[in-house]
Amino acid sequence: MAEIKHIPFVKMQGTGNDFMVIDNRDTTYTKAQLIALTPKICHRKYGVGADGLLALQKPLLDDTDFEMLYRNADGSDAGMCGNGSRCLALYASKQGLGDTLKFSVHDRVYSADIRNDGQVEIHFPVTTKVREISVDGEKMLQVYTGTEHVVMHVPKFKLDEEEELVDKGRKLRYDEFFKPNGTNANFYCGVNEQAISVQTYERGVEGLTLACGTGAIASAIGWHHQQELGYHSNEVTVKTKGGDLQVLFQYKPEKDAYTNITLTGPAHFICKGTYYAE
Ligand SMILES: N[C@H](CCC[C@H](N)C(=O)O)C(=O)O
Repeated sequence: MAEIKHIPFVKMQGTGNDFMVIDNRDTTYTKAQLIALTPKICHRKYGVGADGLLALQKPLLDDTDFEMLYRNADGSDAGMCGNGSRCLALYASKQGLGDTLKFSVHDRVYSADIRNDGQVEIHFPVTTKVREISVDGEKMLQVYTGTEHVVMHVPKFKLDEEEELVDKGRKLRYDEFFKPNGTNANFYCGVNEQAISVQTYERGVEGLTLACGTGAIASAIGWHHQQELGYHSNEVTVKTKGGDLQVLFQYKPEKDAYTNITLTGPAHFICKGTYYAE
């Protein structure tokens, strides 16, 4: 009989983007083991079920509190996960690491503030630009927010045509234009100057998720670009199926660039348990 390993986990969610969280500060598991585990534990029928896996790793860099390892549900890598980072920061703070935290994801250092009202703020060390592109004759915006995103403006009713969004998202995700990495695809409509509604097709989940933090940032920036607001600082409320996210950024007209990006939203514990890995 195969050996069964008992893996303690916590499950969390941020605006309905759900994650398996593993405390690996003692390096019980190698990164390769965590990567191999991800598609199994994240499977919604054969596993516990989640959009991705987060591991709290011991700090890799000076002046950081931890390293965040993130994998999409299928085990693939992603540059960053905004909602996941809010969940992992809350988890780390409950482990006694503090309410103001610094953590690395790949080679970038992010910071998190756990607010008294339960919201978690993540500060992104990313300065980005909007690239106007045309893929198969369709115009869209490409916005890198620590990971790859495209943003498309759609009429409001289209946001409810989920099968169509999945088809379109999947087509783009595998399109030649974005090879070899692929992309996440966001569909949004404006609610007002400072609010939008968004649906995101997530690479690595290969479907719509209830929310995507880095996609919310890309969409908020896309909306600012499309409206040609030109304001230096801006706050956009991003309405997702899973709840509201706040995106703050500064626009630098002289460089046509977006900087000082902050993502704020809720993070919640769902349960803890033991996964039996065969
Ligand atoms: N849900 C995540 C995004 C995961 C990114 C991933 N799907 C990719 O870039 O491959 C978020 O809240 O930002």
